[in-house]
Amino acid sequence: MYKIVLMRHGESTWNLANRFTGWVDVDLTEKGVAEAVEAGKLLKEAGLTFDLAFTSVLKRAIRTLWGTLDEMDLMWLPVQHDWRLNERHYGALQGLNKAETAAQYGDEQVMVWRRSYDTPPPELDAADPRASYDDPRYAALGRNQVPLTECLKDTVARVIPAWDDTIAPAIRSGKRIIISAHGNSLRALIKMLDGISDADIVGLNIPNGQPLVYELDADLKPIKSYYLGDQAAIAAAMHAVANQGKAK
Ligand SMILES: O=C(O)[C@@H](CO)OP(=O)(O)O
Repeated sequence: MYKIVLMRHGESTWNLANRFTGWVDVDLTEKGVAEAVEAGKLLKEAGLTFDLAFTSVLKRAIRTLWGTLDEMDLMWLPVQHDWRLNERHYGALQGLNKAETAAQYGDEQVMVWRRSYDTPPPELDAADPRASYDDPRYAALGRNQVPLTECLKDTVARVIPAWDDTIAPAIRSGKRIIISAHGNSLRALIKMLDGISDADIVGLNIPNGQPLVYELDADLKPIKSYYLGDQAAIAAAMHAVANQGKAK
């Protein structure tokens, strides 16, 4: 049996401001930093430790990992940064307030943009300075690999190869791993792991900074999964994430 840990980053400045974030590289709030440390405490209490970490190339996930590993006295751990674990690209919505967008376009439309499996938000213009073409962290990617928007299906199409190419082989080789990533890149991974349908994935929301343990069998199929920490607080946090896209 293998045990892996998935964790969404702690609260970011744009989580606090309720803005669509996607590939915008915003930092953690103080609360987000504290959540990362608290996650480290919970992991220690659960008797978990790691040999290898995976994260995205966005600082909210990286800094969360740092806070957690620091608390666990594991800052020496090898870390693989992979753009394929980045948050789902939110297209032209990036930077907009979610509740204001719902007031303008309606809760239903925003729900489709946030959670539908295969309808992407409106695309960024390729000439928009918010496009990531010139960002050095994506220099190795072809222009057609740098998204201008993504639906969850598009995110699945890059997260699963990251799992197959690097994460799954590491687990099979016996490495105990933690993945610090994002709400929607983790939804993509969990959809695959748990075999969740395109329709049911709409209802899955991931709270900030809470370690999610997956116990996997020899074929890397989940035996069970559970969040560490205060279950009522986690349920409330998931509910709050679901409601972020509603007009006030
Ligand atoms: O804005 C985003 O990038 C994501 C995660 O914060 O938001 P949502 O939960 O609305 O998909």
